[in-house]
Amino acid sequence: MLLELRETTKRYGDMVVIPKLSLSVEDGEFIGVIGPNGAGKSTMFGLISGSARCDSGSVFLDGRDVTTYDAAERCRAGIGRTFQIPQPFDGMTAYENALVAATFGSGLHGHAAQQAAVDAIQRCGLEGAADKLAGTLTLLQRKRLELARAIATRPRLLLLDEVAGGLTDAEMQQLLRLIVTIHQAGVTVLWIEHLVHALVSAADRLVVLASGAVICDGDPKSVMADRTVRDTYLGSDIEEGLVHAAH
Ligand SMILES: Nc1ncnc2c1ncn2[C@@H]1O[C@H](COP(=O)(O)OP(=O)(O)OP(=O)(O)O)[C@@H](O)[C@H]1O
Repeated sequence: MLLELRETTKRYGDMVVIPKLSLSVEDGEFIGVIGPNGAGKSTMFGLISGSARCDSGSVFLDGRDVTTYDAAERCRAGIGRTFQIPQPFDGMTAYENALVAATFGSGLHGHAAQQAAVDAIQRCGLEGAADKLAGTLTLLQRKRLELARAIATRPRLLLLDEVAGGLTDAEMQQLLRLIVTIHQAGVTVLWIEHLVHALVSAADRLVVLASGAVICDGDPKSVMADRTVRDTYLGSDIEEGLVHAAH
């Protein structure tokens, strides 16, 4: 087991956003995470990555209790993540952004950190843009850089939070191919995305969250055919994806 959430609870004031959520992720899985707006998907990523703390429950990575680790410690332990809105240092080049991630995210130094940065830039298809300032990159390049920064930390588990937002269909396909390549290289992937058909085509497991609880978990086709899942999404922005995925 690579990741285990054991009855994790997260409250904001009086509001329980995640009530006693348990989830297990095996090494090598590619899991899509879906759910209505406000279901607690990003909060769950926060509990895994350490940017949010559990009010109760625990988080295990590869058998190690990382519940008390902060975000930087969890990153060095092997949990990488991207954010809904890419957050590069716009005044630094793409390569420098990857180098900062490699240095602070993986604990590598000197030549090893430089090599990890070069590697991440190449793997994410940014060789031609390595020397460009991040602030001048196209949206697709910024998404690639978001992935490169995460990969530069040498994660075993990669959390992708709506990384495809704002892309055209053709750009989305390019990003999807890149994410599949990263997974095939041995990185376990947990991916939140509203574009359900993309998840169904790539993931081998789909987890559906609603009100901070897992309401369905299984192979993508069965999950998409599940009556509770369909009822939960009826009339929501994800409905189109469900119809698409069912064909
Ligand atoms: N820092 C915070 N303070 C207070 N409430 C918060 C905070 N972060 C999230 N919430 C609330 O927690 C609930 C879950 O939010 P979260 O962003 O995890 O949902 P989500 O499933 O990722 O939604 P979306 O698909 O819209 O991104 C929402 O009701 C949200 O308003």
